[in-house]
Amino acid sequence: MSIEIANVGKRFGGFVALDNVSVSIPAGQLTALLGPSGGGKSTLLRIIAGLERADTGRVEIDGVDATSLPPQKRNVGFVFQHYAAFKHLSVRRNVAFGLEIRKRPKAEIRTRVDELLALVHLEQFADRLPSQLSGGQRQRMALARALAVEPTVLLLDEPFGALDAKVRKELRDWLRRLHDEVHVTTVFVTHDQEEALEVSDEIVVINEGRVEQIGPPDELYDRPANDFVMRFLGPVTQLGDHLVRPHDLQIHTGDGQPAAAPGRVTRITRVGFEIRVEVTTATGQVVTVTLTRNEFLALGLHDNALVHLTVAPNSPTTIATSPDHRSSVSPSLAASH
Ligand SMILES: Nc1ncnc2c1ncn2[C@@H]1O[C@H](COP(=O)(O)OP(=O)(O)OP(=O)(O)O)[C@@H](O)[C@H]1O
Repeated sequence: MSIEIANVGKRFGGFVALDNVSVSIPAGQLTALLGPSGGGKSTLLRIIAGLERADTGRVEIDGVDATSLPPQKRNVGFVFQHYAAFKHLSVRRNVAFGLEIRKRPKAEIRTRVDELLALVHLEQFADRLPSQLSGGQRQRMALARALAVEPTVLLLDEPFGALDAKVRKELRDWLRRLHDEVHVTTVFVTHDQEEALEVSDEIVVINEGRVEQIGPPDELYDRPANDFVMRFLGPVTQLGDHLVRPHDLQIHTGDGQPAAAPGRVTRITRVGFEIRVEVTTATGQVVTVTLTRNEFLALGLHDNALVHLTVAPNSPTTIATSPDHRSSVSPSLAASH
C-alpha cells in the first residue's frame, strides 16, 4: 500500500521538527528514513503511524486520507528500538496477541502463528518467555507480532539500534529477505548509512526537518544532490573546492598530468585492508586518498614523495560550501555509537 506525505509540518513549541515535508512511498517497497539524530525521522514515522498529529499537510495511506485517523484505524504495524513484549506470555502468545484481541478462531490463530514463527525462524522457541531470548530473537518476535494482524504498512523505528554490530548485520540481511517474501510496504528509521544503503529500495535523507534527497541507494551514492548527502553517505575529502570520496582520487607519481593537483605525501597510514595516504597540495590543502594495498605497492609511495592528484572519471563530487558542522562526525563513526 502506498503512502503519500504531502507538505507535512510539525512544531514542538517554537522548534520546527518537520518543515513542509513531501514524500511518496510506493507500495511494496522497503524505504529507509536516514539522517542524523534529531533530524525528524522518528517524528515523520510517528505521523505516518498516527501516534503524532501533523500541524499542516496530509498523510494518505493506500489512497485514503489518514491525516486524522487514529492509529488503530490505519492498519499499520510498528516495532520500536526497545520493544516491549508481554513478559509473562510465551513467544507464541506474544505473537498471537493481536489476533486474540480480534477474537479470531483458535485454529486460525494457531496456523497463522506457526507460519509467522517459521518466517522469523523462532519455531523452536515458541514456548519460551521473552526474557529467555537473545536481543536479536526478541526483535524477530516483535516483527512477527507486528506482522500477525496483516498490516498494510510496517513501520520500524531503529528496530536493531540497541543490538551489537554483528547481530544488527544479521538482522538487516534477514529483514531484506523477509521483505522479499512478504512484500509489505515497510518504512524504517535509521541513522546508519550503511544499513540504509544495504537494505533499502529507496532512501529518504532527512536533516533538520527537511528532505535533502530521495532515491535508490545507488543514485544517492553516485549522484548526491548536495554536500550534506555526499558527506552523510560516506567518507569525503576536499580537493580544491570539490568534495570527493577518498577512494575516487588517483595518485600519479610521474610528470605530465596537466589537470592534476601537485602535492607531497605527508602521511601514510595502514587501516586494515586499505592504505590511507595524506597528500598536502601546493596550496596547503590536506587531502586524504585511500588505496588498496596493491595500488599502494604499485605506486611505490613514501613520505615526502612528489605526486599529482586527479579525480577518477565519473566519480561523484559536489561543490563544498562552508564546512558543514552538521556532519563533521564521519557517518561511519557516528553509526558505530
Ligand atoms: N514530543 C516532543 N516534544 C518536544 N520536542 C520533540 C518531541 N519529539 C521530538 N522532538 C524534537 O524534534 C526533533 C526531531 O526529533 P526526532 O525524534 O523526529 O528525530 P530523529 O531524526 O528521529 O532523531 P533520533 O535518531 O535521535 O531519534 C528533535 O530535536 C526532538 O528533540
